Amino acid sequence: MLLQENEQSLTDFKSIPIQNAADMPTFTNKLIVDELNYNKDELEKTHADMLLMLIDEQRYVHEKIMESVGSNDDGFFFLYGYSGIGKTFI
Ligand SMILES: Nc1ncnc2c1ncn2[C@@H]1O[C@H](COP(=O)(O)OP(=O)(O)OP(=O)(O)O)[C@@H](O)[C@H]1O
Repeated sequence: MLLQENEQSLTDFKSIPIQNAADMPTFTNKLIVDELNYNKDELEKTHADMLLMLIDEQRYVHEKIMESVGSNDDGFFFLYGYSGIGKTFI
């Protein structure tokens, strides 16, 4: 905004490297790549193991959430209850 008010742009400053838009698809952020590098096989096994452990109320909540995910209806869920009753576990 300061530059615009003075009718300038970053390209007026030759020492500042300008991002080439053509490079954008190949741009990778190591932190994001690492975070998205899930071990899907391990997660699938953990999910299956934990699913078997759910108590009835947790299973009900899980089913409602998965129904929403499966139907792409953009559901929004808020779990509330006493500390230690298994909200995070779900
Ligand atoms: N179905 C379950 N089978 C085995 N362990 C469970 C189950 N549900 C919860 N737990 C365990 O009980 C403990 C408390 O659960 P959790 O942390 O999910 O509670 P919380 O409701 O999220 O608590 P807080 O509100 O304090 O964060 C955890 O150690 C969790 O692994």
